[in-house]
Amino acid sequence: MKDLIIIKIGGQAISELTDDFFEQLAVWRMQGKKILLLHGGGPLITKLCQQLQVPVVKKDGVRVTDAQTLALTKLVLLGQAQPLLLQKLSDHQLPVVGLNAADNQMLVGKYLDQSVYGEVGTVVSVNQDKLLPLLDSYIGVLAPLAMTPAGNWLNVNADQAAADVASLLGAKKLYLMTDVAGVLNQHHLIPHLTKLVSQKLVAEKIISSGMQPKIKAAFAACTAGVEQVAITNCLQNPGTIITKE
Ligand SMILES: Nc1ncnc2c1ncn2[C@@H]1O[C@H](COP(=O)(O)OP(=O)(O)O)[C@@H](O)[C@H]1O
Ligand SMILES: CC(=O)N[C@@H](CCC(=O)OP(=O)(O)O)C(=O)O
Repeated sequence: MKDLIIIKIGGQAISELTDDFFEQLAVWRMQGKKILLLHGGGPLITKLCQQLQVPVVKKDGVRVTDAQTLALTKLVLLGQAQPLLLQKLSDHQLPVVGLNAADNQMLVGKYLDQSVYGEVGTVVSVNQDKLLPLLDSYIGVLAPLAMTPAGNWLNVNADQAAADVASLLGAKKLYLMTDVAGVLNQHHLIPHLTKLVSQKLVAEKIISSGMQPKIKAAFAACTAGVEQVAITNCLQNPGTIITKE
């Protein structure tokens, strides 16, 4: 879908959004683009778990999620992170609609590997018939949670969710907005990143922690045909562009 732009906003990045961000969204809306935001909330989930003395376990940047962690994750994503982002967009006079997996089977998921990650999944289908007409009038804001056909909630890494949704909807552009200017090597921005180079940087531990699922998601979207995939902290700066070759 050539007019669809998907933007993932990391939990940290939500509280650091500047006027440029909202101005760019307004410009795209005036140009008739459809905009869908996928929000994170990782730092808030970790904070609540720590306050309640629930262990925080991550594997390659993905939260290992037991039933208790899943309950807290839903609480934070749907009760804190999403309302915060919706309020900021509304404050900038942008029309918004908050969405999650429980609305009309919006995001159907499957388990990633239950024996390793617990209640964690990926998105396998999107209710396009319900979603796309909404995006004619509103900026959609989706939480990174999916539901299995049997009705079990799944925690989905927000980068993965954004890449899955962008791939399934055939989006033209995917921006993974985070708290750093892009992928860095010794503090220098890497303007273009290929899969081969990224694998080398992961092996050398130059790419680590939360950047790992981001890179994986970015290449998956690129391979699935999303034309432009960027990791950045600002919609006006290209950051790191993900390239196939
Ligand atoms: N090579 C790298 N370049 C940039 N950031 C990196 C790199 N390796 C690890 N990181 C870490 O990844 C973080 C971004 O991932 P994450 O904290 O999960 O953000 P988000 O919440 O936006 O998804 C950066 O703040 C940085 O600490
Ligand atoms: C399975 C998994 O890792 N889910 C993530 C979902 C939120 C997220 O990805 O938020 P950020 O983008 O702010 O990191 C988590 O529980 O932290």
